[in-house]
Amino acid sequence: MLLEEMGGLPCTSEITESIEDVNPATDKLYCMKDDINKLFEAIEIRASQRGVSKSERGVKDAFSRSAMKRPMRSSPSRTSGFDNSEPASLKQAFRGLCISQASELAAVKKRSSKMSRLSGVSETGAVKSLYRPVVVQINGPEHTVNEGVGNVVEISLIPDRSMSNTSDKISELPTKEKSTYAAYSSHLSKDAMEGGSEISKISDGKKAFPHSTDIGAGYLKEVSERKLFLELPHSSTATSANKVEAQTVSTSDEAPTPAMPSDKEQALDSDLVSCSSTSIIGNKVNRPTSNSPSLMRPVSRSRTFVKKKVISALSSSSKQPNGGIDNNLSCSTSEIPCQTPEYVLRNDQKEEDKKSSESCGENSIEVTSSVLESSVTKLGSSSSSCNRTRSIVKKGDERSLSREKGEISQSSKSSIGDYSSTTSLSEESYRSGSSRSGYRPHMSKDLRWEAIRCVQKQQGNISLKQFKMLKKLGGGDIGTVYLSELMGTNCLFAVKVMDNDFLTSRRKMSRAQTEKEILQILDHPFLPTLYSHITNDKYSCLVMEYCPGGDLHVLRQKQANKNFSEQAARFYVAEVLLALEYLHMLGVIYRDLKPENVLVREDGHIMLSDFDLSLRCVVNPTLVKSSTPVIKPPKTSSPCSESSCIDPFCLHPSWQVSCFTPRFLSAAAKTRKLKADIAAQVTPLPQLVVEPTEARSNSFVGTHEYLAPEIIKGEGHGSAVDWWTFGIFLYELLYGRTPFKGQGNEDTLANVVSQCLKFPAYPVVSSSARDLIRRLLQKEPENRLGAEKGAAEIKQHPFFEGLNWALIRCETPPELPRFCDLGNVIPDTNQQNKEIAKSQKEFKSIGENAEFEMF
Ligand SMILES: Nc1ncnc2c1ncn2[C@@H]1O[C@H](COP(=O)(O)OP(=O)(O)OP(=O)(O)O)[C@@H](O)[C@H]1O
Repeated sequence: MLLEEMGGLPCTSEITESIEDVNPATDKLYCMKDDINKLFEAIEIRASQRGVSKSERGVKDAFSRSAMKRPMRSSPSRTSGFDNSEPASLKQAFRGLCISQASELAAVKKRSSKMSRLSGVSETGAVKSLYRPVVVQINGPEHTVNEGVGNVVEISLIPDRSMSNTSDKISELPTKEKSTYAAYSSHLSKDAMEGGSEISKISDGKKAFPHSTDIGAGYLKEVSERKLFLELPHSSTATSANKVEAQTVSTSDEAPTPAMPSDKEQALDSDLVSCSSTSIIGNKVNRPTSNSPSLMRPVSRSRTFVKKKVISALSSSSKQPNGGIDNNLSCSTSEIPCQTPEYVLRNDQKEEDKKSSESCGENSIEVTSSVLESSVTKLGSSSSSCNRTRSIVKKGDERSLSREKGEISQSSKSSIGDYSSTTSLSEESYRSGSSRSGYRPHMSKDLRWEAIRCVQKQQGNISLKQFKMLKKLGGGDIGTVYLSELMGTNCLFAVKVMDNDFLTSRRKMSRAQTEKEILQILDHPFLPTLYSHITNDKYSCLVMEYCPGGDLHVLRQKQANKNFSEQAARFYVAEVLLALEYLHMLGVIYRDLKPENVLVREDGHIMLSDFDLSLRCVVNPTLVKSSTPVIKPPKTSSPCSESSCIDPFCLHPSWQVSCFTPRFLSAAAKTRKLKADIAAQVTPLPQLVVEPTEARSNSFVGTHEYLAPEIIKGEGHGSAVDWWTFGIFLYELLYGRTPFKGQGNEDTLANVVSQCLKFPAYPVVSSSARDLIRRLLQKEPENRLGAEKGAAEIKQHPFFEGLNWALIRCETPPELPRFCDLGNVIPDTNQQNKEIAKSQKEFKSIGENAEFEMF
């Protein structure tokens, strides 16, 4: 049967000048840059210069620090503007805020250069559509500041689509007392594991889920409803610094009002109180036998995934509205997704838009031959992309034999899902994260969207019947994933099928719900795109982006000595770091990082998958100045320290570049020294802190070898657990094994808590890599790199020196997937043939009445 197999601080986004993060030579970003400039020009700033005493300054500093954690709403009276003596700093801060968006847009533009002229949406427009900033002063006139004191600015960004007025479903979650490691051990001995999703708790003690229908347009949009605090760096010219609150007001239309969860869904969710169990013996889980249909019976897999889950949380479900289609992304008259022109388009945009806004039914699409011709031409690249993927599948078929013969990596790592307590979740925090059809900027030109829309228009709706199952990719704890082709389009998808009865009986419905809700809000190149979701009484199906390159666990096994080179490891962990940073910005703590969950795309870049163990929580984006500038005292030994220095190029006394002392440094060393000198002298830029600082959970979730000590000890954990797992992940990629693995799971857990970190002598790993691992694998979360300022802290580590974060997705990956990873697409035995045939039959039966929801 089908389901048998299923089984502190704030983070920062570094605010940097676009010069640093964006290559000026890359004209693709100029649009973006100009647009951001315009954005800041739109911020009206009004002078309000006031003095503050020294003692007040101290208070102010402390206040500013606290502002790192949560926004302050200090003034009832807000004005529409304020004066800022340092507009550049504010601009820099916003630039940093936008940098991921800029990166995505740059890559989108690159990827779709041939298509871009067909699109009516420019990057500039995309940015403009996100925000219209309004800066509001929140300080009362009694607040006075002295010269030189950092300005603190609170900024609220409201997305272009106003927040949904949906009445989110809210439920109470009982708080479970902290468990101890000893308690966990005894718990383990019972072999009782329960599945379920963790529900976050909003500050008033309730938990909420996003139900609005507007999918976020990237993290900017996601964080846009939250307050930002800016502490503007002081400058010598600044004479005042007022605490102000700036509010960015949206301009665009409102998001559609989402439907409330159906009674059935509510009933399902109400069943999620008690727990199911999955026993763990060593590294293996004895999965309970499901009563679900045989669709998900075990088939050969490339590796073993064993997960144990414990749940003590309620979940509320959300119902997505039936697929309203984003007109902007509706089937373009000038674009046909695939070469096979089974769906004919009419070159009438207005009519199509009109139809898009209506029901999805009865669309008969026509296109003139000339349009079709040009469309096919323009879609050459995309078609080839589709076809390439298909050829990949065929290659995989051919090579599957070798895989079946033993080139199969076995991962002994199993994820644990023991949900025992909650964290904070703002009701508002997910309103902007809900879906709107295809409104995902970085994938807006993706042909799979077009394919789905075209089929929907042609057929009236999309059902699973329109997907042809090609192979079973694997089964997880809550569902089975199939590689499927949307028939007639050459477009491949990964369809995750979950049996509702199974989920309910195993108390895993809320985990599925969590995964769906997180997938819905994602819009990032290193995270999966969710194209559609089936709402059916019997099945829940997620139609996701397909990743043909296998996962990093399999890829690592194929490396010489089963470990990656340092350069390759750096690439993969850097992309994972960006994905984690983005997730944190959305208020998602991932909690299950491991090579098995890092998939490799066709282009060799990564995709982080599997979100059913993730924690959703509150995140309060905060812009803070990182620290006061450090002014080095002039070196007495340096000739430049002398006021008598007459060298016109000597920047005495601030710059520690000697004008007389000969330095025999390499060019690179000189550059490094210059950078270091400048960094020491220049006022630090503010940093965007966007990490769920208030999040605390006592849930026991993760994978044994990757569990952070605070999770094992039951001390409560927050976003720092992702930096611990990040350290383990880097270690494993470099050394080919995890650092604390013991004989069994309990040994492993004990090692994690008490054993010192050791590095093997072989392979030889650079000191910077070891230093980074050491800083990440601090047992105390507060000492851990990233715990205070999140991903930005980690990005600045020397291990990543020279990495262009903004353009990493344009870099050449260490290697392209070897498509034998696809494995058993074509079975090489009669038995497998039968299994595939049966799976296809079952897959078909699932789709009989299943209707898709568009996102
Ligand atoms: N988008 C995708 N493209 C390619 N393969 C995928 C995709 N999503 C999942 N898979 C593969 O399908 C298999 C099952 O994935 P799934 O996420 O359901 O299970 P899992 O990783 O064990 O997690 P969980 O048990 O928590 O659901 C895994 O082997 C995974 O690599």
